[in-house]
Amino acid sequence: MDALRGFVYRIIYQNTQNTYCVFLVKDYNEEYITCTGRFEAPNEGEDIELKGRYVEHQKYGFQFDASSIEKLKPDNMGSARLYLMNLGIKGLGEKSIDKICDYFGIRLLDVLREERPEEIKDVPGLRKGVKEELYNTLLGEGILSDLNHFFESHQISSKWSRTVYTYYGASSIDVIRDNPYNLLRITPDMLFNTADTLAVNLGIEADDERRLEAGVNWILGNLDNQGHTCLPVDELIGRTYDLLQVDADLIANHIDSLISQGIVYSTYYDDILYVYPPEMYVSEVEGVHYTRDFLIEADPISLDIPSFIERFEAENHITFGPEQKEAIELSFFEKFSLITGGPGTGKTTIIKALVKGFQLGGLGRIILCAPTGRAAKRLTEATEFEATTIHRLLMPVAGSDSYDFTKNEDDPLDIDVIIIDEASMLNVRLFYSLMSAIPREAHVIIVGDVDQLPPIGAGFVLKDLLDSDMVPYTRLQHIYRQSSGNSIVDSAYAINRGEMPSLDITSDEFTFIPVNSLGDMMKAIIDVYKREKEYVDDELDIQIISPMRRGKAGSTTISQYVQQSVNPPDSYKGEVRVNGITFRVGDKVIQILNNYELEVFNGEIGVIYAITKSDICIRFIHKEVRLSIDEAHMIMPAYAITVHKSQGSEYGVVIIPFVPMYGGMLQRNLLYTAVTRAKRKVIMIGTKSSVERAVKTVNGEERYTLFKERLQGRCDG
Ligand SMILES: Nc1ncnc2c1ncn2[C@@H]1O[C@H](COP(=O)(O)OP(=O)(O)OP(=O)(O)O)[C@@H](O)[C@H]1O
Repeated sequence: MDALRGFVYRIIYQNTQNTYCVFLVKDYNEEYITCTGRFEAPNEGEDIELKGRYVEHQKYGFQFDASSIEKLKPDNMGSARLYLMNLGIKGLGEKSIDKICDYFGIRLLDVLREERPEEIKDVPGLRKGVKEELYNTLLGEGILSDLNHFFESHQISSKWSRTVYTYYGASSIDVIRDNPYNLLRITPDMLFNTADTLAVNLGIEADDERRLEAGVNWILGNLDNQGHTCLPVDELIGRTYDLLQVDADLIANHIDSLISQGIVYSTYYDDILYVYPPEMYVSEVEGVHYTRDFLIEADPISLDIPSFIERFEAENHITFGPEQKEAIELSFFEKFSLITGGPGTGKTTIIKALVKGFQLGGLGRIILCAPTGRAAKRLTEATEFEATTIHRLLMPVAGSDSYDFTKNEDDPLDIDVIIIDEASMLNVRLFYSLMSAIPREAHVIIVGDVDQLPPIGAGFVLKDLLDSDMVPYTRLQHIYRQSSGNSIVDSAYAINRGEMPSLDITSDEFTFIPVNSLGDMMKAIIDVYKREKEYVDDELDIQIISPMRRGKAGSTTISQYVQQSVNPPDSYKGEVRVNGITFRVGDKVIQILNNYELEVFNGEIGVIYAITKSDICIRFIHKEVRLSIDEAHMIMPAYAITVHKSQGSEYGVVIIPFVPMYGGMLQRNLLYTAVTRAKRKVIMIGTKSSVERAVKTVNGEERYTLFKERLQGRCDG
């Protein structure tokens, strides 16, 4: 390992999220060296020592790749002044620094070097607030530097230091030494193995209680990503065993003890014990409680329903079918009801009628909502009634857990009726949050297509509500949308029945382009995208939807190809490269994390209209935002997105690559979801055998949840 000492001449790039930074160091030979590292960027002007190695970067040439950084304490009065200035304390300007230097003289170097921040308190003439902040900062700098050493001495990146210090303050090292697995709680992107390696280094035994608890919590903590709210205890023991490799009986005993201490929750059903992380248990149990509270007839509304239906039919030149009428009537009669059906069965038309009907019936405080911005926009257009996203409706508490909302039982929504569309996307936690914010007097109408992909996150609320047979529902089966031979709707229903759509007949609505190689696929995608772009007013109306994100045929790679071809670099277009991804003016991008401050949420798609030195300016459907370059990790190029990300959104034209590389992702409900995203045209590019495989593959993935059983009263809680 090499070492490099010098002072930080300039910060070239810093990313606050994953603490990657690039900076220029002037070493003691007066040479400038570009340095990179995965830690918090130092301040310009600071003396530092880096450990790492010199590397030759393909594009940028000679660089120092640092694995650790240590801020050197000042060794002369000039650097001491700079050091104090760089602390960035408000009110600590030249004059205050003069006072500090006058008071300590040369002794200041010892105070800073030997980390004796308490002496700062003796400096006369400094404002109390400044003194306190300086004291705390110097104390923090000392602890941070100790933490850096601590981590590095155990071969762990010091990039975690700041988070640990923010969390545990002065006792950081003691807390981590006492239980290194605490790191997993506060640094969500740390892997179990990292904390485990530290634990081994610190002499913690394999069967130590702290390790057992961390292992069980780790398995339970990952359930949400896998769609489960709970695990049967044997499955939990098995998975924990695979992770920890210790005696299974020991794990079983430990799980018992965690349950009895109330650290994890459990429920018996059918002689099997299911174990839950607490937040999942609460969401499932309370989600069911709220639902039960609504399972009663509603007070009659002052509306002559049959004559209202007749009037609506006449005004809209349609005749509702019997099941559609039943859905409308149920929505008025019941407090909680459900409507499910495939594309074109009239769900949106019914919503439009319900809005009118409730308004005429005197229940005017109506909310239409959907899980995604695009779905809300489509609903607004189709019903001529403003719809919103569930997130905007519930108002997330900034900076907290993604299911922590301002609206809840204590501060409920001020509404008479709520209609929730695209409800296949509701996971247990979102459903619970939503139900807790709905006042008991309101009508709740849930609308969705249960054959779509299950939601991201735990549970499958729409399916469980239906399968429980406890909730009044209507299943719409008749298709009203005009269909001709090879249409989107016909293909979608064929896929859903497990039959092949007709791939040989090309129509305006549905085309299949066979390809034999990945190269052919990319070429065809680009040709089709360019061609279709000519026919739409808004490029957001064309979407490439791929079964997966990673890999040579994944949405990330496809996006890069399409970007190169349809939006190549040009001297007049601003662009910026962040973490290896190029963003260029004109690019289509998708938000991949919730940004509470700017109120742009996961899954929203927009177009970059300007890039400045510090910002990326994006036009989303509902608003324009300036995202700082530091926040660029919150967006991704979106020429292609995954089917999962496309849930709940519709597009005029959908291009679906479908090749053998997608392997296990070639599933029926995934293809059905992709095809049903299209309003006017589907263009599939791939191989027939891939379509065949998907049509035949019913996703057997079981989601562990007892939502349905609880609703049926078949298990406690
Ligand atoms: N009873 C009916 N008679 C005639 N046309 C109807 C009837 N119900 C709906 N439609 C028409 O069928 C088409 C599809 O209806 P709608 O958009 O409401 O269905 P949907 O279930 O919301 O479908 P998707 O989810 O695909 O949008 C629309 O053009 C609508 O006007």
